[in-house]
Amino acid sequence: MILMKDIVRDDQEGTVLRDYAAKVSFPLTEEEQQLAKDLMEYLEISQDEELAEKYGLRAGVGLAAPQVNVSKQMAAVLVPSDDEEDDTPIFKDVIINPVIISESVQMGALTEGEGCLSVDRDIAGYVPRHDRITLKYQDVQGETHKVRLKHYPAIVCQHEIDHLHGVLFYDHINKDNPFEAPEGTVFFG
Ligand SMILES: CC(C)(C)[C@H](NC(=O)Nc1cc(F)cc(F)c1)C(=O)N(CC(=O)NO)CC1CCCC1
Ligand SMILES: [Zn+2]
Repeated sequence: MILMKDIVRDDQEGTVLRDYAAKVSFPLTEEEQQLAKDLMEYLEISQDEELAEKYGLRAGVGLAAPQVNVSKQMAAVLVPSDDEEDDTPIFKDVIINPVIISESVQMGALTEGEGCLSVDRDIAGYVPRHDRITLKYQDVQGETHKVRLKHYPAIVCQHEIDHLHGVLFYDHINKDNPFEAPEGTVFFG
């Protein structure tokens, strides 16, 4: 089970957090299958208030393999439902070798800015991302998926794919004016 102590932080030396992760080949090894399970299990447990409290976990919507110091192109995403009538997650999958194959010109950003499980400090500023993307990825069975995402799920997937390229959210914040955003940016959250 992944705990906070297993999540590498950006101020630690000698981690793979800033590396470009390696593509994953199929079929997955036992170890890679276990990693995929562990990444998703972290998100599930962390989104359960009682369990998150019990294990001291920050509630997460995405967790990439490099964050547990494994430089492989794999990330779990669990965007919970925002509809109390239906608790089906908006997006839930382990995305392997993800590629954004198209993206909107229009940008989107969270009004509150972003944080990261691997960053222990608050860093203010807008993180402009594409508001809509078409994402191609393989699941743990090696099946290829092509999904169109917009707004929050699109933000989460771009944040996680960044991790696979050694990029952190604050790399995108405008140094001169952190609350600068491109013309037409959609703000939400
Ligand atoms: C950094 C942290 C604040 C822990 C953030 N959590 C989060 O957004 N919580 C959350 C949101 C919900 F909508 C429902 C819910 F159950 C919990 C997060 O997991 N990430 C993922 C991360 O760090 N991945 O590496 C940061 C988000 C910033 C924008 C996208 C992901
Ligand atoms: Zn992160």
